[in-house]
Amino acid sequence: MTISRERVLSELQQIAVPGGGNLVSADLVRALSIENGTVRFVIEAADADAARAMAPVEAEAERRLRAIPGVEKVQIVMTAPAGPRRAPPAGAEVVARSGQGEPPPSLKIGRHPTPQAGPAPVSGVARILAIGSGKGGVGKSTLTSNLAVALARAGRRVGLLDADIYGPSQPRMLGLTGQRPTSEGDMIQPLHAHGVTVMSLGLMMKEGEAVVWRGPMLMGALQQMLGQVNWGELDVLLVDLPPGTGDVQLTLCQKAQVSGAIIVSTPQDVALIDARRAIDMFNKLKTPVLGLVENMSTYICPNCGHEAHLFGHGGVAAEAQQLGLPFLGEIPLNLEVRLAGDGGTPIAATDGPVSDAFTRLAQRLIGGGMA
Ligand SMILES: Nc1ncnc2c1ncn2[C@@H]1O[C@H](COP(=O)(O)OP(=O)(O)OP(=O)(O)O)[C@@H](O)[C@H]1O
Repeated sequence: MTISRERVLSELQQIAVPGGGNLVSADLVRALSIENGTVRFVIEAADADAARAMAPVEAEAERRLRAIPGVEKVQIVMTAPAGPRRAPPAGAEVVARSGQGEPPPSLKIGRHPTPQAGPAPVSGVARILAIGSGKGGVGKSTLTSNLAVALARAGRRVGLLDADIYGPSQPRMLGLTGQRPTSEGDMIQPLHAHGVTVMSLGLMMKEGEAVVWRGPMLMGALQQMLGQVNWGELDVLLVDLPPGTGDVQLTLCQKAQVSGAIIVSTPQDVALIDARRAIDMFNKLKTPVLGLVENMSTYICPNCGHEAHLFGHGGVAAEAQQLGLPFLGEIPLNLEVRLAGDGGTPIAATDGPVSDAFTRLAQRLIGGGMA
């Protein structure tokens, strides 16, 4: 079902904001995107206090948007740009509101970034692989969790850092919703699921809840996730990046020794155009692009076995060839992939043809010395 932008805006126009007017007339809505039943946008508040005062507005927006037919998910991110005179104490800027009324763990997530000369290794971690996409919704998080599980099943010691801070979905996909990491001294103890060591900013907040942050705090949080988490000894750490080419990608590649990036795309032209942008960015950041993966490649009808190419097929392989990059593999479009992800057990943890596709991808990376 198509959700119109006008309908979304008309709902947001009904919501009064402190200081007068509504969300739209007060020009507080940024980066509105509507994709596959997911409505996302940023509320740009004047500062952290104003953002906190907006909590009821955010709740009302979520309630109204969820009531629109076809809307499955609403993601609202509240930003409070840095003001020169309003800098709060370090660690206070990211407001991670925990669920069920418990206080959030006192991990001081969201401190200012610490000055650092260049990319540093992460203690105990042999390789870092960034999983990126040019566009949201192409299945980057799905691929990351399944690849992590497939690598773990192949005997590798695997970590997964969910850096998709605008929509951290790994806790749900890995069945960790509601669990909290703990702290030991200065260090954060990550969680474990399906043989994978996991840390996500999403573990610090209630699912679907917005965080208040600003650029530097976000970078500080990412640095902490890399340097202050007890990852243990890992053969490979997969980093699930937000879609696009922003601060998180920049920070990761500048602060950590990233071995390489894997780009996920669907075969559609529009996704491929965005994938090219992501590749350009990694090239500029001097992070080697290890290859491309095609997700939602073929659709095999579960009833009759007929194979259909809903989004085209082979576009990513052709693109890889044109760019002189390895084509690492293709993952079929399969309802079980989504159901498994929503249920907290990635399909790669089970046995079957789709799981085999992830196993092949894992073997390819292991064989190439990439994981
Ligand atoms: N191969 C697949 N077959 C069926 N459904 C899929 C497949 N890959 C992903 N999906 C579903 O598509 C939706 C988007 O996937 P996912 O959240 O992994 O994308 P993403 O690129 O990480 O998006 P975002 O960056 O916006 O978080 C999810 O509902 C997921 O379950």
